[in-house]
Amino acid sequence: MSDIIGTRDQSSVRAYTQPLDIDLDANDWMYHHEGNENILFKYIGSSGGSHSMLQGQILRLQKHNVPISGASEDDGSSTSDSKMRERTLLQLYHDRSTFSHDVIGRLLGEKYILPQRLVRVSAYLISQLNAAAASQRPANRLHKQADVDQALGVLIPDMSGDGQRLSIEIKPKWGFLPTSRSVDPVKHRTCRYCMHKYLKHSADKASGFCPLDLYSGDSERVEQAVDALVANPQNNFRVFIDGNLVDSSPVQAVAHWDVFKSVLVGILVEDGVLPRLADLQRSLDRLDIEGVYPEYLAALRSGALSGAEPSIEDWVTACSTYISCEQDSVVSDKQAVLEFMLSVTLKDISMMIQIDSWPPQSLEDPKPSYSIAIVDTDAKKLSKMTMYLERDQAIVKNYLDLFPDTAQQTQCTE
Ligand SMILES: O=P(O)(O)O[C@@H]1[C@@H](OP(=O)(O)O)[C@H](OP(=O)(O)O)[C@H](O)[C@H](OP(=O)(O)O)[C@H]1OP(=O)(O)O
Ligand SMILES: Nc1ncnc2c1ncn2[C@@H]1O[C@H](COP(=O)(O)OP(=O)(O)OP(=O)(O)O)[C@@H](O)[C@H]1O
Repeated sequence: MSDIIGTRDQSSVRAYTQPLDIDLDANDWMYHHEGNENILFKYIGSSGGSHSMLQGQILRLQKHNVPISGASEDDGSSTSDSKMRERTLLQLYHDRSTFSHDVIGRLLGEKYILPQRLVRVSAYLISQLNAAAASQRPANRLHKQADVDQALGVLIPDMSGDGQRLSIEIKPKWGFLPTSRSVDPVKHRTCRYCMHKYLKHSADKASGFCPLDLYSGDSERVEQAVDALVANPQNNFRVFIDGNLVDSSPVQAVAHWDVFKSVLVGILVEDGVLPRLADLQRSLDRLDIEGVYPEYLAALRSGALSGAEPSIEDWVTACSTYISCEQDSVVSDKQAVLEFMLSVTLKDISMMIQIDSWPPQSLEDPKPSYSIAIVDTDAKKLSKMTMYLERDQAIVKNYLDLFPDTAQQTQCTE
């Protein structure tokens, strides 16, 4: 079905079985950022007893309790129980890493996936990190905090940069219009983001960003998308200078913004990751939630899906089957659902573009070297399928209520 096949790097996966066992000091970590599921701390090494291997690393901690299936409920006092808990946790993290590298990396290109390393974290460390971060966290995220019981955290390279580095984060969202004839016709005209923004925000706050401009490969449209992101970044656009999030307009904060913008547009047009992402999103989601939901129910009825979350073997098999099948070939209900779920992950990733040195030596011919990483490559929960259908219906209904006439609706173009 696709020629998008990355290479496998087993070394990063193997690293997962050997968690680092070093004394982490909360004073060495600074609150960096967070999403809905994870909170991240940046290594600053200010306690005096710094570890060189932690330089340039981010500690990613989960904000919700790690589900431990099969483990007995224990207070951690029994050695055999805590060993079992550790084994279960290691398996869970190993599966996550395998999903990032062997599924998402294989689809998108391994070079975009960051190496990950497990590290032991104590409840005391996490409670100290939670306390130190409290005053810096956004109000809308405070209902969750790092789970003190997780025992293991993940170290990933810090893509927000340091020194003269500049880093741009873009959450590009959905890069295609559905083609399936069985979906609501408005979806053929207006892209998911351009409808969803009216459900998330009032019309006056809705962003002018259309992801299809960003994915278009056309310099003018990509520049238009960057301008719209700068004007209304929401959670789709962030700039980090020297590793710190810029909270003012990048037009003022970034030296020679206009030159920088053309460099950024050049990278977005020339690097293959955006077209790859859009192709994958589209071909993994051929039926749309409207078409795949009945297949989900059929797979549950037939027992092909049990109602439990897919195993890592299910994901790896679904990915291999997708890669080996011809475009438009008929697949099983289970395969269709798993492909859809892979597209959900790919519709929610962020790209971090790190520019090695800015401003450049020559503004006339700026060609800074850069690297791109794709972050937030976790599997999404199959248990959210019904929510996805309901959200889709809510998005379309709200949009059609606001813009009932075709002439009023945004015409998005791929
Ligand atoms: O459905 P969407 O498009 O709103 O995506 C959700 C994101 O919303 P946004 O990008 O603001 O629209 C949402 O982002 P925010 O929390 O709003 O920053 C999450 O990324 C969510 O994923 P998860 O539940 O944390 O695994 C995302 O949910 P999934 O659809 O990826 O499960
Ligand atoms: N390797 C990295 N280097 C620097 N910053 C990062 C890195 N990975 C993530 N971040 C920052 O942390 C934020 C949250 O990270 P992440 O996307 O992993 O959280 P999440 O809770 O899984 O997100 P979501 O809400 O999409 O589920 C990102 O949007 C980005 O700003």
